Amino acid sequence: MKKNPRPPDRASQPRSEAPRGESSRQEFPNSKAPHRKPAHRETNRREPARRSTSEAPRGERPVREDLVLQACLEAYGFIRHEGRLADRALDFTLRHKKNLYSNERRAVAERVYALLRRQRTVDFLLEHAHRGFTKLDRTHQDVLRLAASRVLHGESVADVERSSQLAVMGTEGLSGLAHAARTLEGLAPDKRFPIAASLPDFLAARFREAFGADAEKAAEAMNERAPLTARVNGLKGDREALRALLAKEGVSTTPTPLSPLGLVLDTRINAFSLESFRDGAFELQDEGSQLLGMLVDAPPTKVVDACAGAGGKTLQLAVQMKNRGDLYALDVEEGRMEDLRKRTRRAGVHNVRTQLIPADGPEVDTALAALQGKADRVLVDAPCSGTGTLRRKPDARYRLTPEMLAEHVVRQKKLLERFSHLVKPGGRLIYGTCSVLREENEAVVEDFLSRHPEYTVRPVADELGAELGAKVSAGPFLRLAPHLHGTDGFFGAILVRAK
Ligand SMILES: C[S@@+](CC[C@H](N)C(=O)[O-])C[C@H]1O[C@@H](n2cnc3c(N)ncnc32)[C@H](O)[C@@H]1O
Repeated sequence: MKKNPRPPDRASQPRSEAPRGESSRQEFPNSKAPHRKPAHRETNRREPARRSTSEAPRGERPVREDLVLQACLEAYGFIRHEGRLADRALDFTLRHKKNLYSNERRAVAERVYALLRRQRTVDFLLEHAHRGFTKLDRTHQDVLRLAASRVLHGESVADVERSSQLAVMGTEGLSGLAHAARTLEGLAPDKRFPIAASLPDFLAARFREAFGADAEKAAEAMNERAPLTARVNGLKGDREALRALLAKEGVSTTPTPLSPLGLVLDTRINAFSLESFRDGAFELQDEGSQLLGMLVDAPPTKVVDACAGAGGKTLQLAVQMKNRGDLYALDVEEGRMEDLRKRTRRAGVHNVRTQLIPADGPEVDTALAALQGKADRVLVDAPCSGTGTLRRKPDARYRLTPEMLAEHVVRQKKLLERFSHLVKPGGRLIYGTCSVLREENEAVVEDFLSRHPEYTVRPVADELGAELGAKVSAGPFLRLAPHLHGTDGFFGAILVRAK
């Protein structure tokens, strides 16, 4: 097999930020320009039908299995054995495989993502189904992993054997999968859950804490594919107008059930290539992220988006402000700010001022001095574990460690404290994460409130209305999870500073 080339952009985000790339919230797949035609787009695809990907539907070329397998092995190798981010590894691999047809590219992305979602389960099954699995060379193991994952996702053993290199390498392993699955089923629940859900042990324990008896359902939903969701750019039209526009482009859509701003795109498309997208009529944004943005209810005065990233929420806030007033978008990463500027131009947003700020040190105070006590709204969309977005970033779970989680919490507390000083009397501080873990959510807010009696919690139902509020909140906070809401997992709190 040809030696793998190396993807160039390793760790252009810090490892602890891995799940927090904008694609984790369904905005951009990586920090590259959004309008660049992507080599693949996991989030642009609907769940594949339960058929062998080697069977071509009418009108589609049959998949050349040897080429697809080679590309899968390369991309998966980058992710598993070199710790690269999945979307970047796939982008890189597919960009260099110009000979693959679009259905083959799709098959590569689908198979790699499918295996990442089930990696721990697949390893367990193969270790039980194949006596010498752990002693096989890495490539042989990965061929078997990819094949077992396909079987786990509903393809027949016979189909998979026929269409993978297993005929050459030997089929031991696949035939024993059903038996190994029964072994897994027979394990005590505490042992079985992390393996069946393909979660690291510590994360499975956190899911149990967060969801109690629903932990398995919650984890299962995190292993489903996320829908492709658009948020209408209210500066250019309303949701119905966008629906009509997309229909003209051949894209059928369904209104999102919770967010009044969203449409689920029903067609297997590359949304980035649509004229309506290039014209800024919509942004790709998970429905949960839209609901978090709605908590801000930004007036057209002075507003700060303190962790703006590539601007998913900044653009939403600009619409709330009707493109007026001053919207300060802050972040510590220039690359993301650059993406944000491009996106504001496309969206026709004029009221945003981007500001690159230092991550720490005394210079932060200097950088923020002009905003101290001035803002009507401050959104702290904090960097977090990304445990709410595993549907879109299935590999993130294998990188996260308890130590990293603890670091996130320390930083979240620090950022909430730091940016709270920008809120003016009577103004609001909105704290959000895409984590489902209490320690990054309620616990951070409680810690803040214990030191800030001048802040009180405004129930999200007061902001969203009783009906929607009842659907999306637990107590006074926004609390979303895929198994309950069909959205990514999000948390949001509105804190009001006394006058
Ligand atoms: C969850 S992401 C933001 C997503 C963004 N709000 C959106 O909707 O697209 C968190 C962001 O916080 C930024 N960040 C990390 N440390 C920061 C700090 N000390 N001050 C401000 N932003 C920071 C990261 O660079 C990242 O872009």
